[in-house]
Amino acid sequence: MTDSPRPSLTPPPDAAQPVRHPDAPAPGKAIEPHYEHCFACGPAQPHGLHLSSRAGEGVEVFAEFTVGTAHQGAPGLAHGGVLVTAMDDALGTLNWLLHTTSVTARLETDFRAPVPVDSTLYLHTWAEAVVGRKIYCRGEARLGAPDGPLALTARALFIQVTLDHFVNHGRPEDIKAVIENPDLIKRTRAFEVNP
Ligand SMILES: CCCCC/C=C\C/C=C\C/C=C\C/C=C\CCCC(=O)SCCNC(=O)CCNC(=O)[C@H](O)C(C)(C)COP(=O)(O)OP(=O)(O)OC[C@H]1O[C@@H](n2cnc3c(N)ncnc32)[C@H](O)[C@@H]1OP(=O)(O)O
Repeated sequence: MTDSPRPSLTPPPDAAQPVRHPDAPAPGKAIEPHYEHCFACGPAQPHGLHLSSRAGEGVEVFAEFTVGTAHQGAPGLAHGGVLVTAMDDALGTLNWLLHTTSVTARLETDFRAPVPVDSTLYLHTWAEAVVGRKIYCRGEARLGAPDGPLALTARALFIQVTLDHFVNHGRPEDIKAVIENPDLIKRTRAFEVNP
């Protein structure tokens, strides 16, 4: 199978600055999980990360989670994929600052230090530029404190989609359960855009 080369994760020089939506959560305010069964932020996942997030002052999110025994790869250390999951979700939560719905198209992560079980990872993500449906964003994660040693850095490209993306591709029974939950559908519809 062949694959075409992917465009760069660096925004073009004439890219627009991301704009904090007027109805974005106030700086410091907690951002609710986007879906109760989300492996990263959902409260209904017993072995999930239970990532908690809050809005920053810019188009940025601060998030944290504590590495549990269910999150190991090597003995006593977090699995790299689990760390990427946390980063992916903290980047996805930027949707709440931009008031849009986008999905990860590409995510590049550098692992800079091992992350032990029981340690808390502090993530910071921010949008760097927006070009049409493309949202260029970045993130970093630090160990033990918001200014602790750097554990991860990431660059990502998210692409705006409509809610049809989820309706058309998600498992029907899960979509039905969301549609029948008035709170969740109200929250989700607030972000509907027409890219
Ligand atoms: C009513 C019920 C609703 C229920 C919903 C319930 C809850 C939902 C609520 C909120 C959810 C929101 C966010 C979730 C938050 C956190 C979760 C973390 C985020 C994730 O975990 S999310 C899962 C992983 N994610 C995917 O599952 C995506 C799979 N994928 C696709 O679905 C398509 O691939 C898509 C849509 C990405 C693009 O497809 P497409 O057909 O729309 O667009 P196209 O391919 O034309 O690309 C347009 C331009 O982007 C460039 N481009 C594309 N891909 C690129 C790449 N990889 N690298 C560099 N550039 C790329 C092209 O080069 C072109 O660029 P140009 O315009 O310049 O030519």
